[in-house]
Amino acid sequence: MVGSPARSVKAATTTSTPVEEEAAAGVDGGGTKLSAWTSVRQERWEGELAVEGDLPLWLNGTYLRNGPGVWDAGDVAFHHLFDGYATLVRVSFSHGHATGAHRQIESDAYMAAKKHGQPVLREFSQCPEPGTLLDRVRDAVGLLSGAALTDNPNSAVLPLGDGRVMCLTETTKSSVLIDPHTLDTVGKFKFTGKVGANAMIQSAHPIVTESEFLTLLPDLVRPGHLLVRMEAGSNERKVVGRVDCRGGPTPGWMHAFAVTEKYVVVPEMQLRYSSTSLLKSELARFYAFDWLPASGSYMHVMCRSTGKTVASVEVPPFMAIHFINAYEEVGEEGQAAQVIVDCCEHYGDPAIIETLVLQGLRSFRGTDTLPDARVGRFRIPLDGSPSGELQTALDPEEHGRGMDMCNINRARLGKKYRYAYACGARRPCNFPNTLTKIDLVLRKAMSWHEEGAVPSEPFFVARPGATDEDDGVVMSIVSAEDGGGFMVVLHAATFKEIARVRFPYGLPYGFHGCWIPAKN
Ligand SMILES: CC(=O)/C=C/C=C(C)/C=C/C1=C(C)CCCC1(C)C
Ligand SMILES: CC(/C=C/C=O)=C\C=C\C=O
Ligand SMILES: [Fe+2]
Repeated sequence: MVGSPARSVKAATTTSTPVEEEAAAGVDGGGTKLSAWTSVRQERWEGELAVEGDLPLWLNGTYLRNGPGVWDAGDVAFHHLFDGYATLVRVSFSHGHATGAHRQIESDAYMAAKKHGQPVLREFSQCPEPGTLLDRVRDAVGLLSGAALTDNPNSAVLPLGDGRVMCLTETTKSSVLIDPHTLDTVGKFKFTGKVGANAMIQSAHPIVTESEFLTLLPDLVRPGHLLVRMEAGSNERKVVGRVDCRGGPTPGWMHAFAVTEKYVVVPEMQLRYSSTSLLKSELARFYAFDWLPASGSYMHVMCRSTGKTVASVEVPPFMAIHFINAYEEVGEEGQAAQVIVDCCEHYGDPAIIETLVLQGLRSFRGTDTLPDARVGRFRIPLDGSPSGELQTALDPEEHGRGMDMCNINRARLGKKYRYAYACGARRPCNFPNTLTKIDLVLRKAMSWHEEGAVPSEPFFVARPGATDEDDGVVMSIVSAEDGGGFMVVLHAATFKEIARVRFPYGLPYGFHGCWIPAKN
């Protein structure tokens, strides 16, 4: 970690005064009170949370959520949702009671921005001001080596199989370990093993199970993806295999990918990394990406154990940030005939990236501006056929034509499944504003919505001992219209609200969560 905090860090408190609450929420007195798109003003807070309704007594453990919670550095106001410095939120449940906390992750990027009063490293849409010629030469060298890219780990938080907890975004160096109780930044996760010098970029959504950590590393020099594996308890990444890209000149943006029990599905979208943007610290048409329709769209299927590519097909153009799940559909003789892959699909249109510009998010005046999205279902044949299909899994009107930030029952990962939870839309809106349960068998959806509120990704927690896929609860942290913030807990089967756990201030929007069960 570099530098030392320029702003004073408030000690954790167990109670807070209204002034502190207002400060934590970042209430600025102007316009809407919604805290979703406003920087949290306090580095950290910790205390009791008021529970309304009844929390299930079996719900014992900690929910953590990561996301961008500070969108400014000194006088520099950030432009895009993805730029914000990482803020961790914790809600811990014990026998019907709840405590909560939030804390800034002390990345080099965040600490240096505080020290210098401006961003020093390249964020998603934020390139530091070019200085002297010497600075520019240094920047170019820094960018070539990845040193000038951010390590701001604002996307996901993941419990590893050995109990360590990792936060990360799409630069490899952003992987940090945090303490799930104090939310302390423990330090950088030091990967060992030989994966090659090109591995600057990683998926923000590795697949983590009790036994392994699987991820994809885009190769920007020789366009392709490395599939790498790390055993639980180890820091050593081993290359399982490599797949070449079919379009060019760079790999498609790959925020997330999907797995089945046997395979890894590697998406290749026509929204491709811009090497000019990454090398020269300049913004491309879509910040770090270019939309290159002529480059085509593909899906590759690699064997999880051998790394061999078993299928590589051309598919219709798609725009997917998140994959919901994937599974193998077996042929008549028991062989895997095709792979089914579901994703939050934005109709092959990268416009959703522009929708996530902060100014637009902050200026909702009742006009419907959220681009349409659907549950896109790919069918990828494993018999050597050259192309795959992309269809709509259910009528998008079921979820208001909004669809992203998805989650499933983890026990169904890579297997045939029925239910997905995601954020959908109640229009007019400028951002997904419902929690939605999708039944992929009945092709129906149920939604939770509160006027003016912005819920973050719904997260499913199974009841211990459950056998039904939707036996459990769905939780989401909500920024309310009145500036408040709470976690809503829904009964997953009926999708009815059963409890609300209130923070004494409104929290900024966050991306992804995880669950750490309490030790018995
Ligand atoms: C969606 C989300 O949670 C975070 C997305 C972050 C992205 C796409 C970050 C991209 C990058 C940087 C922050 C620095 C430059 C490299 C690049 C990987 C594009
Ligand atoms: C907020 C978001 C992506 C976050 C990445 O983790 C996408 C929202 C899409 C809206 O439909
Ligand atoms: Fe994500």
